[in-house]
Amino acid sequence: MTEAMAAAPLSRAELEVALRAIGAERYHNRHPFHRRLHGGDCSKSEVKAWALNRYFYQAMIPVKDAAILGSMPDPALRREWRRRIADHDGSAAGEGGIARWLALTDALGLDRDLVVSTRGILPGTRFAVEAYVAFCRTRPLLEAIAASLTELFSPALIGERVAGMLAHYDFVDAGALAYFAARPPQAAEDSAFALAYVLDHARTSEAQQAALAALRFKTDVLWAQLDALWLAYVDGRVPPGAWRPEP
Ligand SMILES: O=C(O)c1cc(C(=O)O)c2c(n1)C(=O)C(=O)c1cc(C(=O)O)[nH]c1-2
Repeated sequence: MTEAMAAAPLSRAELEVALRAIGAERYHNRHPFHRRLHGGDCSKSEVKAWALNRYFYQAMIPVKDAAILGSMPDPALRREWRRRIADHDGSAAGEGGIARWLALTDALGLDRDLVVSTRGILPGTRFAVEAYVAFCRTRPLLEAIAASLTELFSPALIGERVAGMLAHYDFVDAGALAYFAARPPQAAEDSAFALAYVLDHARTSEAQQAALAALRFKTDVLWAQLDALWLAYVDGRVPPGAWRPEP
């Protein structure tokens, strides 16, 4: 293959196939912690650790979306993107995705002040989530939007999670998992918009490679959080300062 051929941009359809292939290969539905969580093999403490740590991801998503909003010069684009912030923050206290996540941590018996303070989260969670926010704050808009495309793959995973958790754990019910009932239609809408944006704007080979790399980076952000959970709470290597289950 000549240099010129190697640098030829992918067609729209080829780029979409390449993006979806990253999900098939690297999305966190394949992580052993998720297999354990959904298969009913987690202890209650492991489920609590997962919910406590993931609160930080949930809480920082609107922060990263606000950073992305700040780099959008087009009002139509901002109108679309600001809905993401409203989905998580709600329009009043007690509403929105973050409040629904806290309903889950409440149901699991975690202290709300501890959860919201994020004092007990793992260093691996903090570093991964902060890396995602920093990426979206500093990289070009196309890459920040491409990084959100893991949401193409989340509705299927969430469906599997809700069914698995309701079947296997007597300490969660549909009310505790309300976050996940609301999320799939939002994710489908968000990711359809983001996918169209990336396919429309990644026209050169360089831009396409950057978009693909952004999505790979994001799968690493998700994977690293579950690796940290596994090491701490399945293998028992809880780092100093992190939340510890009662003996
Ligand atoms: O339950 C999941 O596995 C899962 C995955 C992802 C994802 O793929 O990044 C998100 C969410 N949930 C989620 O609830 C959410 O609000 C969200 C926002 C984003 C993003 O990158 O903007 N991803 C995700």
